[in-house]
Amino acid sequence: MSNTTHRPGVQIAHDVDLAKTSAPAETGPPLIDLNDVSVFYGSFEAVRNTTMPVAHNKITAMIGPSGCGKSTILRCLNRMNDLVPGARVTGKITYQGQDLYASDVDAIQVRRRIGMVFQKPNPFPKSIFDNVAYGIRINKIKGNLNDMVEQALRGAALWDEVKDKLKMSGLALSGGQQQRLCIARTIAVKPDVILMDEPCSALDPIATAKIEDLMHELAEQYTIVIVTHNMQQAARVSDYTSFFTAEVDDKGVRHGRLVEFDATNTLFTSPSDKRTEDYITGRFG
Ligand SMILES: Nc1ncnc2c1ncn2[C@@H]1O[C@H](COP(=O)(O)OP(=O)(O)OP(=O)(O)O)[C@@H](O)[C@H]1O
Repeated sequence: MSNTTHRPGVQIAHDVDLAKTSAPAETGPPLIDLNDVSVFYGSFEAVRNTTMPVAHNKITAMIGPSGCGKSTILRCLNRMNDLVPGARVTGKITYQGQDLYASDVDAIQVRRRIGMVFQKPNPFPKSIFDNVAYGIRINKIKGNLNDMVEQALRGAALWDEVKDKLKMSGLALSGGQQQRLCIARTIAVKPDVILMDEPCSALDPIATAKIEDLMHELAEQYTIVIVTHNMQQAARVSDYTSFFTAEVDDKGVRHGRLVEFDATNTLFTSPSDKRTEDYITGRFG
């Protein structure tokens, strides 16, 4: 069987026995583990044979040129692709050792444990307070609502800026504040994992720096997976990085493919694969 293996320090390798691979010793078992994952939209295989771990309380970045399937893989991690008609996932994704796609797993519960922050800040047209309280209310999480909202806003480094205007619309905030509001809304329901799909691409450099600082703080409590177009950002914030590319098959169809997964420092300073090196040195992509 042709497969690819992407444990730290291991470049893409075809025809490798997956059973011989293991998670990095320093991080223990991965919180999320992707094993030979392919994703289809209808008959189109968008991403092929992705095998990589997501380490607990670390930041894992996914980088690569446009269309190589980073967002597609990210959306598999909390079953967001279930909402896309025709989308299909093969291979295995485990979360805390359990098959995320087993028939008895409730996708809504998965999305509560594995939250998502999108590229464009998308607060609800509600007050700042109600944006953060939303998930607490619909999930009927017990506790003092005011305290939980404050805690989430503090966790998202937004409390000091909004504590006197909690009734103001979330849409009246700046773009960077809106993104931190969305992060507060995500952490209000106390997930284990935060998925971030290019969370800074709509933000200016100052707002971006605030989100990057915040990510470091959040990583003390949460496992984070971030898709970013910005290689410097991946190098600054992440502990592990996976590099994807798009390969054209003999019928001329482009498929996303994981090329290399490693500790971020290693991937950026001594990549194992020429394609990674070409990308990070700006020779292509
Ligand atoms: N809902 C969808 N239906 C059909 N094809 C899709 C869908 N979403 C993505 N694709 C296709 O899957 C492939 C991977 O797309 P994806 O958005 O995951 O790539 P990406 O690496 O995140 O790209 P970008 O960096 O531009 O956001 C592309 O060919 C894209 O056109």
